Amino acid sequence: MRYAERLQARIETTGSRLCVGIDPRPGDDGIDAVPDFLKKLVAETWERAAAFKPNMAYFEAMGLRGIEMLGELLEQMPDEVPVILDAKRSDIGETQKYYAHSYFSHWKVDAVTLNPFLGYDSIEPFLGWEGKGIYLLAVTSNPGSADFQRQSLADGRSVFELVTALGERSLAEENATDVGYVVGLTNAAGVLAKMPDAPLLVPGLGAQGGDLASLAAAGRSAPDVINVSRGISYAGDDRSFAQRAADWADKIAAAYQG
Ligand SMILES: O=c1ccn([C@@H]2O[C@H](COP(=O)(O)O)[C@@H](O)[C@H]2O)c(=O)[nH]1
Repeated sequence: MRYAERLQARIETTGSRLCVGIDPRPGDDGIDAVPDFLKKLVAETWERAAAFKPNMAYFEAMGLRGIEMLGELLEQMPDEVPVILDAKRSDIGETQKYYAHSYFSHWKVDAVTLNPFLGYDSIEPFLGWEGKGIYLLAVTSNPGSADFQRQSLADGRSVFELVTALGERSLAEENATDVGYVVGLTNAAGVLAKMPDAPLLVPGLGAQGGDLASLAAAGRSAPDVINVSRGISYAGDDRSFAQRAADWADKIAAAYQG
């Protein structure tokens, strides 16, 4: 089964487009408390999760033990839930071959995020993998997305449309890997209408203050997932992870239903 089909099936089974972001920040209890935090987060949220998204940065920041924890986490993930590794890799094609091999052969992940700035040959090593997906950064959720991504070209297109053109090119070559895009909810206005019918990974809801109304208005039919990380793990209220995830999943579903 292709990655996008699997994700679509998961969205239909759960009625949820929530992607649960996994960004552990060791607090006063230190790194040793992280494995239990991760177990609890996954156990309490998986039933409402369309996908999980661990971000490499938070695991790398804990040193080699953090990398081990990510490996253990990926092994323990429920098989039903696709896992998107937020790695944002970017390098020359020769080196990308090794990243692709690492994530898709050794790490138990279904999709990874890539920075497309180095061009088509930098994403090619990720394209021949049956059942796998990549998400290219198109319009990120930070203010700096205005510096390059949302600039206009002389032909009237925006720079992020050069990114979607890479994905279209991969379709023409009938690759086994599905190509989707990252679109930050905070910067989605005027962007969604230009995005192809491909899976979107949409961060920016919750702590970053993105508004679901723009997605609802876009009337998209692709298997898009909306990420919430701090809004579930570190919301600072007395609700459980399960309650917060259910609340976000319901809000997202309501927005999609209009
Ligand atoms: O444009 C982007 C791309 C990736 N992210 C990542 O998503 C989560 C968001 O976390 P919150 O706590 O829900 O704000 C985090 O891992 C980011 O690195 C993004 O925010 N924007």
